[in-house]
Amino acid sequence: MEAKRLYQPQQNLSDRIPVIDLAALQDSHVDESERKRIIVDIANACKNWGAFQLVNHGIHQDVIENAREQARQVFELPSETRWKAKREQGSLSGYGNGPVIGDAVDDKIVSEAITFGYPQSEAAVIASKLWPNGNPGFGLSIDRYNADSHKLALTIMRLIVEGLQPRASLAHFQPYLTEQFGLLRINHYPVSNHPARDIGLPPHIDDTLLTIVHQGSDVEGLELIKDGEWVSVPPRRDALIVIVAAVCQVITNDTYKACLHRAVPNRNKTRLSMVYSAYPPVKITITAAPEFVSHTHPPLYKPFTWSEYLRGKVRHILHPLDGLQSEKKDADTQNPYAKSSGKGSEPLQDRGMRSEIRSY
Ligand SMILES: O=C(O)CCC(=O)C(=O)O
Ligand SMILES: [Fe+2]
Repeated sequence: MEAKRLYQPQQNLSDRIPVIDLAALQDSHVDESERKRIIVDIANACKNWGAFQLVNHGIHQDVIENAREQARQVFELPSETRWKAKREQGSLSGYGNGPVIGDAVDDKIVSEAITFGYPQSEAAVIASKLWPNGNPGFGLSIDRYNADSHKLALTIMRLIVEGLQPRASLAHFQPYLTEQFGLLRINHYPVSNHPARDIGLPPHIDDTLLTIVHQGSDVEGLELIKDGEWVSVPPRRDALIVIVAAVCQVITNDTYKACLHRAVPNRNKTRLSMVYSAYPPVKITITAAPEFVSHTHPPLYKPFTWSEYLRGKVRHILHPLDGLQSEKKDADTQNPYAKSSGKGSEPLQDRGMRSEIRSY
């Protein structure tokens, strides 16, 4: 079948964010030439944008809407009830500021989050804390969306690996294609009276392999850097936004760059985003694949394991090995995109933010 083409030739950068249509992959008989075309389109999107919108992705719209509806109810509960489901030390699941912000305290931040690990989401336990009288729909809806997102993340990862140039042997990437690990984060952004001053989520890159965002149908908020400009990603009910994250940058030795992005608050409407982060396997050494290393292009980043990262032993994944930058430098000044970022993208420390942004 004929897949829709990418890159509408329009002036507005928002309209030019690549839209990848996976319809051809949902057919019972997948046309190999269509599949190849999708792979090339994804490769171009990763290289040129570090992000793309994905339609006909295979996650049923009802699954998305049910999860959103259940998640929305969390943020309607009184604050003291929400805190009953607080994310405990060592757990991936629970209510809190969310790992992107970590324990950064800043009165300009207007967002909150609840997270669910995958495959151990603890969604039913969390539901019992939030709704002592029961809410079985909550765990079912969250777990279904979590599982479907996980499956989709593996599909996208495979398409990304197949599109890598130089042609990568699947051997190095095999563990990344089979891992069973991730995190679903639901971000809630209340209405802001000072949208120009307030921060939904500060500029950051995600530290994982890749991120899949559903931002709903009607409230803008997700922005990403393109050519030094902040570009707003148009909300689409039917679309998921895929964002290249730090581990992809490490294993491709900078062939694909993690995309710097942020969330801006809205003056009139609350906003809810569902964000699935695909984790790398816990034990393998995460390092550049041999295809992306040569005498003239040695590995740019220190090898590490995800387990070390989760235990806080590795703080800056994209800390270059070239000796030009010291450990003292901030996470965002090490991010090549941060330096070239345009309006509104002043370094975090200038915005009164803690510079260490972690996004596991
Ligand atoms: O709310 C959004 O659209 C983006 C959220 C995000 O970047 C994150 O949770 O890492
Ligand atoms: Fe993010």
